[in-house]
Amino acid sequence: MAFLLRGAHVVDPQEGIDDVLDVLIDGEKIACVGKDLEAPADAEVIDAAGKYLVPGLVDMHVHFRDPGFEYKETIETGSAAAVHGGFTDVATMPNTDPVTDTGAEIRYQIDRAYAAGLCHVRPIGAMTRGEKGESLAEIGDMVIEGAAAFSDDGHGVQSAGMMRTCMEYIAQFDRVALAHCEIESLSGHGVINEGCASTRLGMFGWPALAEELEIYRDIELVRLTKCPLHICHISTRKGLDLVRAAKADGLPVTCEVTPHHLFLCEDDITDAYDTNLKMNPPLRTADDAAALREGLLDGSIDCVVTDHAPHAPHEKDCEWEISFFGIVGLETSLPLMLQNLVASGKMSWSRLVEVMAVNPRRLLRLDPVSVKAGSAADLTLIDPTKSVTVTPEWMQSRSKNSAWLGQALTGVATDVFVSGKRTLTDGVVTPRH
Ligand SMILES: NC(=O)N[C@@H](CC(=O)O)C(=O)O
Ligand SMILES: [Zn+2]
Ligand SMILES: [Zn+2]
Repeated sequence: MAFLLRGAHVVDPQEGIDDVLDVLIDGEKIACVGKDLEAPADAEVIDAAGKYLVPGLVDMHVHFRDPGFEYKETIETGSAAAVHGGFTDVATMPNTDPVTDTGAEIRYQIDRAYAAGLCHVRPIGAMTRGEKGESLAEIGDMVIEGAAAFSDDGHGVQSAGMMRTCMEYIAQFDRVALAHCEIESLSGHGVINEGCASTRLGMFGWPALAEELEIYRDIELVRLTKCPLHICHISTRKGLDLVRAAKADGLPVTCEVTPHHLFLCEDDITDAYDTNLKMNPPLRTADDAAALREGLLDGSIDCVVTDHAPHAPHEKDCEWEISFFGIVGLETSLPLMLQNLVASGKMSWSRLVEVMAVNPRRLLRLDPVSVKAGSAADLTLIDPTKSVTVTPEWMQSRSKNSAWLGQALTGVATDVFVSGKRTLTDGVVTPRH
C-alpha cells in the first residue's frame, strides 16, 4: 500500500526540516520527500494541507497492565489509546502480574502487540526480580528478547547497594536505567504533596525530599558505575536542579516529565477530592510546575511521557486515601502540549518533536525515524486546530481515570502510520490486520 501525503507542514529537527512538503510512503518506508510529487497509480492521496507531519511520537513511560490486570488495560486497548493519542511507539513498564522480569515476559508483550497490530510496543524489563529490590532480574535474557530499557517503576529501589548492582549490570548492555525515585521511609503513607496541600486537606504528606534524595543518590551512582540513568516523572524544582548539575558535569543523566506535573499542581486539589488528581509522585507546588515548564523549554528535561496509569472505577471512585495512584494520559498528552505550550508560541514545533519523538527513541536505543527517503514510515499527522472533548466514549483506553474529563482540548493527531500501515485514519483507530 502506498500513501501520498500532500502539502503537510513537515517538522523534523534531525534533518533541519520545517517546510510544506509532499511525502510518499511505499510499503514500510518513506519512498520520497519533496515538492509537487507525482502520485503513483496505486497510492492513496491524503490532503494534509494545514496539518503537521512529524516523526512518530513515542511515549517511553506507560502501564498496560497486561498480563495480570487486564480489567484495567490490555496491550490491545492500550495500543488503541496510544495511536488515538498520536503515538507510534510506547514503552511499557514492568509492574505487571507476573512482573516482567524474564525474557519470556518480554517476548509475550512483543507478540501480543504484534497481534494487536496498532503500534510498536517496546517492553521495559524489571531491574530486580518481582520488583522487590532484593536480587537482579534476568537482565541479559531480557535484552536478548528485546527489552528496551530497565526499571522497577512503581517503586524506588530502596537499597543503594542493590541499585549499584543493577546499574553496573545494565551498563554492560547499552541500555538505560529508568529510576522511579522514592525513599519509602520518607514517603511512608503519603497520598498528597507534603506541605500546604497535606495540611489544608488533612492527609499524610509525600515529601519532595523522598524523591530528591534518591535522585541525588542515583546520580552519584552514575559517577561510580557510568550507567546511563534516566529519572522518571520528575516533579520538583530541586530534583531538576540536581539533573541540571549532573548534565553540567557531563554525566549520562536524563529525565522526563508528565503533562500533569507540567500543567497541574497541588492547588488544583480542592475539597472535592477528585482522585484523578492523585498520582505518584504527587502534584507538587505551582513553583515546581513552573520550574518543570522552564526546564522542558531550556533543554534540562529530555522527554514528555504520560505515565499512562489506567485504573478501574472501583479503584478510583472512592475515598482519596484508599484510591489508587495514577491517571491515564495517552490520549490527552499531545493536545495538552499543543494547547498549553505550542499554540502560545512558548515551545517550537521542533522542540515538541525532540521531546516527544527524537529523544525517547534515543533513550530506548531504537533506530532513529526521520522524515526522509529510506526511513521507517512511522509518522504522526496532526491537526493543530481540531478540538475534541475528553469523554469516556471518546477515549479508547479501557480505563477512564483522566484529570481532563469533560474538558475541550485543541490540537490532535488525525492519522498515524506505523511501519507504513495507517492505524489511525481521520481520528479513528484502524487495526492493520
Ligand atoms: N504513577 C502512578 O501513580 N502509578 C503507576 C506507578 C508509577 O508510575 O510509579 C501505576 O502503575 O499505577
Ligand atoms: Zn513511577
Ligand atoms: Zn509509571
